[in-house]
Amino acid sequence: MTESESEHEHEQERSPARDPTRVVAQGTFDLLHPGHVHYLEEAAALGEKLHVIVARPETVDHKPAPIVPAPQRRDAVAALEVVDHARLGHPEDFSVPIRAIDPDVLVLGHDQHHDEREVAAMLADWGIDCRVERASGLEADGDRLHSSSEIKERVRERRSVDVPRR
Ligand SMILES: Cc1cc2nc3c(=O)[nH]c(=O)nc-3n(C[C@H](O)[C@H](O)[C@H](O)COP(=O)(O)O)c2cc1C
Ligand SMILES: Nc1ncnc2c1ncn2[C@@H]1O[C@H](COP(=O)(O)OP(=O)(O)OP(=O)(O)O)[C@@H](O)[C@H]1O
Repeated sequence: MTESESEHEHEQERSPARDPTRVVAQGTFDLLHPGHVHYLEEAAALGEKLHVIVARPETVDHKPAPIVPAPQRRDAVAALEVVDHARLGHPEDFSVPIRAIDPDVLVLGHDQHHDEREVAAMLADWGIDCRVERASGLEADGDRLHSSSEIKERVRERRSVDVPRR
């Protein structure tokens, strides 16, 4: 590469017209909590635009179905300052939203059951040039929670204690 070509490439890298680095995060987000915010902030720090895929109930088969309807979960995620764009996932074909976003980085949550290598291979099969990262977890301290399932469980416990008092 000549010196002038290299200078030109440098100019292109800094040009505001170039594509911003796109990061994609995903999850169910049924009852938002600080663990979700931590995950999304970590994901956002890995690029310039954060896109979030919010799971459809049809694809949530590893735990009880979400309580909150999918469009409401999407709208709550979209309202977070750190999120540039939130969309509902596809009910069957995970490649559809990923192709629409064409991410540079995909960030898996600390406890997501997806395997990094399998996801990387799937993205490569779809022709998406994207690296896969794993986020850290945020531990809750006093009166622990930071988990949608645990919030729901605590509500159930409180109700089962409260009902006989009525
Ligand atoms: C690469 C990738 C693409 C995904 N695309 C979709 C999708 O299109 N539709 C969907 O409902 N879920 C999609 N998901 C899955 C969910 O967003 C979520 O990861 C999964 O249901 C696990 O939920 P949880 O992390 O909230 O437990 C995708 C996950 C990955 C890793
Ligand atoms: N405490 C936490 N710290 C960091 N990331 C979290 C935390 N809780 C959830 N996340 C991440 O947020 C994304 C969406 O998570 P999800 O909707 O499954 O919430 P959850 O609270 O883990 O739900 P559940 O308790 O039902 O498993 C996932 O990538 C998940 O890893």
